Amino acid sequence: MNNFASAAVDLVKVYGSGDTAVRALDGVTAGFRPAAFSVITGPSGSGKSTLMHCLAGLDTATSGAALLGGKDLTRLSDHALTRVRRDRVGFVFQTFNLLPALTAEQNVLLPVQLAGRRPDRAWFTQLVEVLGLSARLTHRPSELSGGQQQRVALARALVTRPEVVFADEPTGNLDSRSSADVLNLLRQAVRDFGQTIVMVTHDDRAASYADAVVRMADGRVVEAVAA
Ligand SMILES: Nc1ncnc2c1ncn2[C@@H]1O[C@H](COP(=O)(O)OP(=O)(O)OP(=O)(O)O)[C@@H](O)[C@H]1O
Repeated sequence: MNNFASAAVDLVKVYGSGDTAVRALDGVTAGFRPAAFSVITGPSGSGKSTLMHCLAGLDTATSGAALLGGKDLTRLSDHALTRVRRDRVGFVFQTFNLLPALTAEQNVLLPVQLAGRRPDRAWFTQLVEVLGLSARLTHRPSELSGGQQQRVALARALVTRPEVVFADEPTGNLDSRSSADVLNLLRQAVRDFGQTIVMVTHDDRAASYADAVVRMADGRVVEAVAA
């Protein structure tokens, strides 16, 4: 599993205890290749988001390993996990999660600022051009369409060149045209920048953009296909 950018090894996640315990992940083993666009798919409640959250250091597992660049996140302290989330991964969510008081530019640069780093202006300019945001940088989220807001969120996820971008239903709140737009941009980030992307979706159309698909049901992997 060491040559994967991100991987789960016999990962188990149990929520609650006793009679009400839910086994959200029931021994999941799956690997996600570097510089590839991978999708985790499956019906509602199958454990997709739980798997992604464990892989991204947003949630802790009950047992098993969640590897990022070959290192097991389940062995890290809370403090170390916070650093992993800040420095090594990027996130895109269904609800965009932009800060309403900040402009598009300030939102994109926020992770760089939080990490106390100096922005790489050439990379920033390239990103906003590729994502079609150059003319929108001074706008606040409320002045942008859903598709534009998600492109800002994507730029924010890519700006630190993270090892893995994790996207949770990034097209869930978008119309079909904006969805296709965002999916094409995710593909482009993989192709042109060598970005590794792991996306959760229950939408088969979204899954068709991927290089590899892991299908889940009842907390288990039922199919793993590489294109
Ligand atoms: N915080 C929690 N506490 C208790 N149970 C939870 C919690 N989070 C998720 N679950 C349960 O774990 C199982 C897997 O949930 P998960 O959200 O990972 O599924 P999913 O495939 O992402 O679903 P969806 O497509 O609806 O988002 C479900 O039965 C869910 O109810």
